[in-house]
Amino acid sequence: MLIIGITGMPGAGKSAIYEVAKKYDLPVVSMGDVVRYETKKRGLELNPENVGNTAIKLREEFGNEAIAVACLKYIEEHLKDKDVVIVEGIRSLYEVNYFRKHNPLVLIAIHSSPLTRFERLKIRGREDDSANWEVFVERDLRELGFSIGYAIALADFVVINESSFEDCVNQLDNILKEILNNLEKYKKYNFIYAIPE
Ligand SMILES: Nc1ncnc2c1ncn2[C@@H]1O[C@H](COP(=O)(O)OP(=O)(O)OP(=O)(O)O)[C@@H](O)[C@H]1O
Repeated sequence: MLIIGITGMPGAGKSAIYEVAKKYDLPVVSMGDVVRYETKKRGLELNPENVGNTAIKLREEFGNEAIAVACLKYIEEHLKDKDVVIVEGIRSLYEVNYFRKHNPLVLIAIHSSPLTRFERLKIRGREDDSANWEVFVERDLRELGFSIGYAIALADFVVINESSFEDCVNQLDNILKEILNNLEKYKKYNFIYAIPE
């Protein structure tokens, strides 16, 4: 099985992958959903602080790869027979490494500037979004603390999402076409950048 991983900072536009996945009939597993599910399971209200803290706690309890472990378990239980699975919301190089220890993974980063992301999240207004700049910066720094910057810097493909949503979907469509047309090549993507302790 090949995993296509999607990474990017909050509000970068990772959800655009759902549009393209539909077209190619590919399953998408969301890492953010895993954290939000765990936050609710712990009896906490869904807000930026609780979701962020749950992500930190999961990593403290089960290690840096905690959320990747939960995702891969889900994939093994529900999507075992699939040839290609998309994992949306990869947030650290530890997670990339964990996936690659078990499956080949090709990584796509979606990038947008901080001001663009801040404006988008204000409009999105999900329970864990905030219209407050300080809260936004805190969340960005928390993500960067998980080593998401390494994952973005080491991505195999990058989408710049500063124009329309359709443009982002089109860029992703071209990347998926390239991957699906050259599956054997991308099934060799199992190399690991081990982070020294
Ligand atoms: N190019 C775009 N033009 C306009 N709106 C966009 C564009 N890209 C994304 N959006 C909107 O911005 C918001 C944030 O995008 P999205 O939900 O995909 O972010 P994300 O990368 O999944 O963030 P998070 O990691 O916080 O879940 C959404 O409401 C989305 O519809």
